[in-house]
Amino acid sequence: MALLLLVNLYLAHLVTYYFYRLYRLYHSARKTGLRLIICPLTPYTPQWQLATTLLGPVLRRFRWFRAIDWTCAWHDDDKLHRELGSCFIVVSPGHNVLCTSDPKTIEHVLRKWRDFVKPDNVNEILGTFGQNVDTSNGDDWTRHRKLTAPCFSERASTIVWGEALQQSEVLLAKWLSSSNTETTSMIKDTSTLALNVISSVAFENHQVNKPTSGHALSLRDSLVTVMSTSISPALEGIMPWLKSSGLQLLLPASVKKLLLAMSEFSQYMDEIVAREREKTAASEETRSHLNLISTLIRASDEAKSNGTQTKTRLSDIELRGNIFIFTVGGLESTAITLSYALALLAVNPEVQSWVVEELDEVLSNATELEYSRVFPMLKRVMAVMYETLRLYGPSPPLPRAPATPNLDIPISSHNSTSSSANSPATITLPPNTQLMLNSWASHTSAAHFSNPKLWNPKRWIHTSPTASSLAAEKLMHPTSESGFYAWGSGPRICPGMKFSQVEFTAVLASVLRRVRVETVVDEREQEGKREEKARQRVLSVLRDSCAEPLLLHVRRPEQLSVRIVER
Ligand code: HEM
Repeated sequence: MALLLLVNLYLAHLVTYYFYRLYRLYHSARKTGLRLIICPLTPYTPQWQLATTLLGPVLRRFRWFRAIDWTCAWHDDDKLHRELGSCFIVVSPGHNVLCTSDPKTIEHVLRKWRDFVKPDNVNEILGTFGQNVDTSNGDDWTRHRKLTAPCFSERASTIVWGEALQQSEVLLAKWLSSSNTETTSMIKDTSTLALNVISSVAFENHQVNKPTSGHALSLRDSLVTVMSTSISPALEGIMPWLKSSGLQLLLPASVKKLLLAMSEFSQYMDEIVAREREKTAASEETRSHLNLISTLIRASDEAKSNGTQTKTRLSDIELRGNIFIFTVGGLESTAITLSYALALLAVNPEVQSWVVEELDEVLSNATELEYSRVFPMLKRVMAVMYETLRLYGPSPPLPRAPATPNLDIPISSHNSTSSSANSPATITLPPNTQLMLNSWASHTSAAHFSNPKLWNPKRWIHTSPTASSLAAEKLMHPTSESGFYAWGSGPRICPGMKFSQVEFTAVLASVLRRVRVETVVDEREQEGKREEKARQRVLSVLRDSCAEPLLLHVRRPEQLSVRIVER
């Protein structure tokens, strides 16, 4: 009886505490004057992840879930923001989340990188193999950013360009040697291409698809498996214990595969660091031949040998963390953008012809595609990349948390529920409030882009009414002030931005120079409607995209069927 009473008292305490916290956070959020949504679960906690895994389809019916869940946020475009304002707050019992698509707010938060830091509870997967430039904050971030910066030089861009051209030839050879012009492996093929490029540029490992000596998995398989789930970081923490306790035998096959992939990937990275150090010691590489990883190791080791404190260099675990983040950034984001772009070009043949017109003019007499001459001239190709990233950018809403209490942030005046004439231009961030900077909503807002839902690369090209030549066309580079954040903004803007632009341009130019990418028309369908149905089939596969565990991608890649036809 006494035990029952105690249990009841404890449960009553939990319920009271839950509502007390919810009320306190609601009360402080109300003072901002922003519109509020009550969320019964605290976002990004293990309970949230569990609920999403078990009850995802049910939860997706609720607005509080849609506001926070990344896949829903992409599907909803700027719908919620049109209803609730470009800033609104999701109030939950653990903490609040201020969701914003307002360029004024986003720009301020990204510029003030010391005030608004990356929270630990989001994107944990990126820190699986050690702290790195993406997961660090404050002085640690300055150290990581400084030591990783030499990896992204113009010399590196030239290497990326050459390697991307070479890998495109391999891809084309595969496509053109097939007896069937129809393929369902385009997404896999672009991913292999991007992995080959990053492997070669980063660690001169051309054998990414086959296990190298002493390995059970290939580098590619171990990376893809690690990135396929959000539980990798949790497993990394308990891996030594799992190994020693013999519990592995009881684990399900999928978890065992994940553990193997994590251990294999760690081993690959340790081998790379050791190999690069050996080469440096033997002075095998001159500075002009350094690859991305040896550049990183050398920059870090030089800081050490200059007699500076350990805190100015990177530890071996941090080196591993940074190699991982480069591989993920270099592989996934670029591959995803390439595959969306190729599919969208198949759906929009007139845009493809428009791009090919530029390629034919720029590359007509070129035997060699020199980076410094050709890359700046392919403006229409870059326009395709910008437009694809605007609507299908792989990066989820950027998370930030205030480093100190009571920080002010600017907001557009229409956000306030009080009379708009007297609305404040800044608000003080309520205690315990994280931020979710939603670039997908910003990219699809009519306030920033005309006809925002239409994929139209031509919007990035300015044509002079007096000049008719393609050379006179001007590429309108996207700016964060205008609401474009595909690569982030401010001091923490993606350091691989140029790397990805160069790779994307080299691949698209090589591919479209030789082949046309088309939708697959079904001859059995009614004449006159076949083409449209073929377009809709591709678009529906693209629309069925998801952002779990991290980056936006097509959920059923094998269903994306296109035709590759030699020009
Ligand atoms: C289309 C391709 C890419 C897109 C859309 C993209 C997008 C982004 C975005 C939005 C951020 C900012 C995250 C934040 O502020 O929270 C970021 C950061 C980062 N990206 Fe990329 N990225 C791409 C390619 C790459 C490549 C090729 C690499 C490396 C080889 C790379 C490495 C990084 C790193 C290391 C950071 C962290 C920077 C820091 O916090 O200082 N990314 N990326």
